[in-house]
Amino acid sequence: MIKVESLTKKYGGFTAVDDVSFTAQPGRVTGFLGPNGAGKSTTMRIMVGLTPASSGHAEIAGRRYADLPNPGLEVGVLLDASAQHAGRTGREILTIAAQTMGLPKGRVDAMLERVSLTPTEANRRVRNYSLGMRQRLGIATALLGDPAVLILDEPANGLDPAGIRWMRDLLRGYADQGGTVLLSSHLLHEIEVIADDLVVIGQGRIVAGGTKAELLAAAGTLVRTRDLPTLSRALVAADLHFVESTGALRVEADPDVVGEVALAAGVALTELRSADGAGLEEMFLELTAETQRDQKSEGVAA
Ligand SMILES: Nc1ncnc2c1ncn2[C@@H]1O[C@H](COP(=O)(O)OP(=O)(O)OP(=O)(O)O)[C@@H](O)[C@H]1O
Repeated sequence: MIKVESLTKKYGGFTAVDDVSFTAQPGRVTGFLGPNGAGKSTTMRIMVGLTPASSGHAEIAGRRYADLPNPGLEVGVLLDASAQHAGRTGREILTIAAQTMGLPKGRVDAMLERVSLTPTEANRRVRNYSLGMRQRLGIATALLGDPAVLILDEPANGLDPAGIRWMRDLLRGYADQGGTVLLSSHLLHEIEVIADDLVVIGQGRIVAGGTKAELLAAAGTLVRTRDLPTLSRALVAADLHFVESTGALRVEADPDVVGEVALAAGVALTELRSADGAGLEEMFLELTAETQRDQKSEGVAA
């Protein structure tokens, strides 16, 4: 389990992480989601003792990272796959990590196999690795000590579609066996398919959190009609919030409530359904809108 409590990080007058609190539970994949520069990497770096917090703290399995006697056996970390020593081979990097953790040599071969790096690739210098191969090596390093907790910063970066599927299956299996997985991404779709729980961060602050199912439900209802003005007026009169998106409205209410408002207003609907994944994306963009570099215009009423 990972517990983050009131974590704040200031760089001079700039607050990169602002009073962030959340937990990542065993047996679940927790997606840490936010646009570029939201504070995901900084939060993760603080968790594993690479950056000191200005205030607040993070615990892994009940202890601060710095207090873990052999951290690699408790928590596997992948923060920057390109930060490995470029002049060493993948096998050398794993062997040194295994020695540091006091693990048998056989563990290195097992992990190379686990991440599908061939013996030829394992003997190649890391400077000649593709980004995807570096990610695989980074995941092998994280898994080496068979830790109960994984902290992975954008682990799907550089992986091809088959690689993404492979990683998703690996992390799912890991969580299903009781592991705690925290992984970050700025891409909702990447996280949406694998995460059980979501923590959404924007401008250093947590803007939403909960199970994926809860957040999907909160994404509301998608409704379409040929008479948008009348429906919009009826929704405003019913005090329901909505956003217009590509000729439809996404309403912050259940489909049955929206259907009743439309019926009372005498509006014929052409579509009425839970907003699901597309709604979650809209919600993610809205929640983090202030930190998006490319904001799109939205017709928010009420
Ligand atoms: N050492 C530092 N000094 C000053 N500002 C920093 C430092 N490290 C990070 N920041 C700032 O803190 C903010 C959060 O950065 P962070 O790398 O945590 O974002 P992120 O959510 O991981 O983004 P991305 O998805 O782009 O990786 C950014 O505005 C960044 O410029």
